[in-house]
Amino acid sequence: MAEDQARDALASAHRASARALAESYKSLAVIYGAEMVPRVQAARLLVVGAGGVGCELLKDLVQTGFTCVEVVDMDGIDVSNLNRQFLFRRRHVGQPKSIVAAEQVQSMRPGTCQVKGVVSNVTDPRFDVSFYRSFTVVCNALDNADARRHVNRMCVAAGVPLVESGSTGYKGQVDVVIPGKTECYDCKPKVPPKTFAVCTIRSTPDKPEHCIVWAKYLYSLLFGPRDESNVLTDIQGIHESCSDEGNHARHESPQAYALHVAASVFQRDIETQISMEDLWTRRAPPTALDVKGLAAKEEEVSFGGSNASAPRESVSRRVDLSVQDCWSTAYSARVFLDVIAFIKRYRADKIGTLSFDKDDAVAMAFVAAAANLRAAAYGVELVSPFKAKGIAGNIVHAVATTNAIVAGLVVLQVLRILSDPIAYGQSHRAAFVTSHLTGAVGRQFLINNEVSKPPNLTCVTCSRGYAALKIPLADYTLGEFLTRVVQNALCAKTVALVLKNDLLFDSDDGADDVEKEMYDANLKKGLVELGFSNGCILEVSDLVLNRSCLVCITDVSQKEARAFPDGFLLDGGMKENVAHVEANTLDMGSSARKSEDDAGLEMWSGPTVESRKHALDADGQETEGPPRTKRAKVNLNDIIEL
Ligand SMILES: Nc1ncnc2c1ncn2[C@@H]1O[C@H](COP(=O)(O)OP(=O)(O)OP(=O)(O)O)[C@@H](O)[C@H]1O
Ligand SMILES: [Zn+2]
Repeated sequence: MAEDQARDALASAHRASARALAESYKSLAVIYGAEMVPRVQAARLLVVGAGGVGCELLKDLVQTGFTCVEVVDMDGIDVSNLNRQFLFRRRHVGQPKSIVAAEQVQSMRPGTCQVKGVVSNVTDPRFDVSFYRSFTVVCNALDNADARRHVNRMCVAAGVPLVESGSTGYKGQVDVVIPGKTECYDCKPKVPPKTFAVCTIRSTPDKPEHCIVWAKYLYSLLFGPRDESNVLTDIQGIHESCSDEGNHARHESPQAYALHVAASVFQRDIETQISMEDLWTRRAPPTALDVKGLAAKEEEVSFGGSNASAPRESVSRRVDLSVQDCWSTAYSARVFLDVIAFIKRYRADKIGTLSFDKDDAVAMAFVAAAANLRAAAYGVELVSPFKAKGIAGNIVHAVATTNAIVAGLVVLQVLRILSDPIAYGQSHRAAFVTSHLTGAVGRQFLINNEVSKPPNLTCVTCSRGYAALKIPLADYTLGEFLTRVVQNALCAKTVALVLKNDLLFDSDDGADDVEKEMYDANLKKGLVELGFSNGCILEVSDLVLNRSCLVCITDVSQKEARAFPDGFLLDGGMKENVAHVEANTLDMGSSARKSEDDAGLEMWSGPTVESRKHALDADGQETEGPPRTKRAKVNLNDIIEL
């Protein structure tokens, strides 16, 4: 009985969802034209990343009427994801993001769409060129440059359009890579990370950031590996505090050691700085601090948190790093002394190897306290530990609304690609979500766009030839491979073959006897023995004709290979080399938050002057030139310009 009811409920949900889908196709036809409906229905989409942007995107795609979506994510759901990744609930914590996200969006349209979740790192070789070629469009919703660069290269190799996206706080960006037609991810320059002058950090801080950078240096100096380039190595007496040899501090109690450090950095060093009169002609000199006296006003503290591996000290009050109020100078002094004593007592075996980790409550307590004391000495604004963590970890807190806007823009880009991929390759626009209105007064917008450039000829990704090769690896020696695939099929005669950074063969005359012997030996070895595997990429360079190619290899069975006239199937070829530039380590920002550990720190760019010329009003109409009248059917070019 209950089973029947459940079945009825499911059938009715299917009917309702099919009706809703039909409705959404009706809207799609009205908005984008009837010809778009079959394209949306037939499209196969790959979404990489099921985090902040990914969750929004999957929901949007299914609600737009896409029926076939695959999502790859390597991570599990963390409780900290729940505030912005709305497909996840508390009961899902610990489960794989891709599987839960796929189930959740599939249940929004039961029986009408196929959403498949795959738990894996996208760089896994099983996602080879043929895998990418099986999709109409790939959408990145990632949070790191390495994965973005990898997917970008695979899409360029496979010739599949890629929609790239990212968000950082209130800023967002959505871009499109149409291989061979537009710039790819590697074509664009990297935004250099923020840097500070050494003398500002060492002697004249005037912002909380300067004090926090200083505190991180102090942490490394006291507890990290010896590093002569640390800007604080010249603090008088600090070497006795942190060095192992001839160090009387070793015999001190942890508390005495902490007082020793505090006196070095907040008293003697500041007195030395004050004595450099030239520094203070145009700014107020700092004031030395009596850290011991300040700390005496507060009761002892202890340290908890996920990474505080050592036992907690008994009596004391636990340090709370999530507070949004600033610690007083006295409390900072207390924390500073107690955290040093804590590390000295409970992490003694790690001293000399530690590196700052924003997620380590002990390290973060040290930096927050030290930075506040430094700020107090120099008359700089104090910051809360919460804010200090954001600055120290270079964290930009995620904004769910930005993710939602970015995901919506990704869908619009996908629709534009489906509408006319060739024309789109010539006129595509990147979309930027800005944190504040930009443009001239009266023409200010939060979402701007910029026409994309053609591929950069010196880009290490765009300037290469690509080929997909299906071959039974076990059947070939390198010699047979060289003759049949490289020389006959790719027409490359004088070649160098590089696999995973290993030069396997080089027919250049310049090789010495030992190298020649190794190359001859390699020619007799089987491909598998030499490290070829399914999904590997071989770099082939023709040294005489100055051409090169990345061969993306799929290992096939002998049975499958018999169907190919040559015993293997090669698709693609060599391309003339242009001087390569190093791959740019550009990052677009996380869909959630960015940490300093990631390769890039900033969004790759904001809209330029050119894009502002194309800024649009809220109705999606360009504001440069004469105003356009509204049309009944909306042009997709205008939609993406919204
Ligand atoms: N190489 C990769 N392969 C597969 N998935 C990846 C890869 N790199 C990143 N991801 C996924 O991309 C998603 C990015 O989402 P988001 O930026 O919201 O980060 P998050 O990890 O969910 O949040 P937070 O960083 O705050 O914990 C994550 O779910 C992450 O697991
Ligand atoms: Zn490129």
